[in-house]
Amino acid sequence: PTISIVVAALKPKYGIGYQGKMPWRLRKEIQYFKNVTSKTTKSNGINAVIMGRKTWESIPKKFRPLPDRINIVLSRSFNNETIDDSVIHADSIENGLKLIKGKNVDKVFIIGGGEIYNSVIGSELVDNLLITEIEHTDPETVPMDTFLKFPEDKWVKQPKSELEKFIGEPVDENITEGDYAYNYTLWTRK
Ligand SMILES: NC(=O)C1=CN([C@@H]2O[C@H](COP(=O)(O)OP(=O)(O)OC[C@H]3O[C@@H](n4cnc5c(N)ncnc54)[C@H](OP(=O)(O)O)[C@@H]3O)[C@@H](O)[C@H]2O)C=CC1
Ligand SMILES: CCc1nc(N)nc(N)c1C#CCc1cc(OC)cc(-c2ccc3c(c2)OCO3)c1
Repeated sequence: PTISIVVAALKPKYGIGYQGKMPWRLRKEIQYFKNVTSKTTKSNGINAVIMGRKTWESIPKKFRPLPDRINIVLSRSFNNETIDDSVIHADSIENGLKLIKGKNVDKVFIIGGGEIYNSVIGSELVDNLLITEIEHTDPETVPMDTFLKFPEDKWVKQPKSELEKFIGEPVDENITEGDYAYNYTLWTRK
């Protein structure tokens, strides 16, 4: 399956987190994340999301596992096992992918956090980057301690039409929520 990173990052430093949580709460962005990671065009298909143990723990209990998706959680202390129909524990992305063979998985999304993103962003494993590029009136005032190490020169930003083709529906642009303004983007490897 195609493997895509999906992340929301504050430019120019590509900050993504602070003290184990997201530095912002952007309602429409959460809706976009839910739509993009859940939508499948494959008949009886289902998508999978892969996340680090800390990101799993940071998702409010009532919202996890993320519904209508197979949730693969990574920890170096996990044995590779299928917990139930929608939760898999694995000690590497490769072993997690082995456990979803035969489950008619359509798209696979790496949904965080920093350690996981930065360990795969340079590898051939990832085909696409879906980055929500966030801007702020004064980004230096936004507390952040986790950053996406994004090698922009190795990736090329696709036109909005390509993003809409990948998602299978139109996307908004120049969304503003409070002091934040953001756009959804698709990047592919050069
Ligand atoms: N802006 C955004 O789009 C997003 C931001 N975030 C933010 O990211 C931050 C969390 O990121 P971070 O602290 O880096 O933690 P992660 O979510 O990346 O989880 C790190 C844990 O994942 C496990 N892990 C990491 N690498 C591997 C590996 N190669 N094999 C097996 N297990 C591995 C380890 O678990 P163990 O210690 O159990 O071995 C490690 O401690 C938070 O602030 C969160 O809000 C998260 C998602 C999206
Ligand atoms: C939803 C934010 C997001 N956007 C983008 N573009 N990429 C991502 N990988 C993510 C993410 C994520 C994981 C995550 C982390 C989190 O706290 C750190 C909370 C959620 C979350 C997931 C579903 C929710 C919800 C919050 O509120 C309502 O429903 C989801």
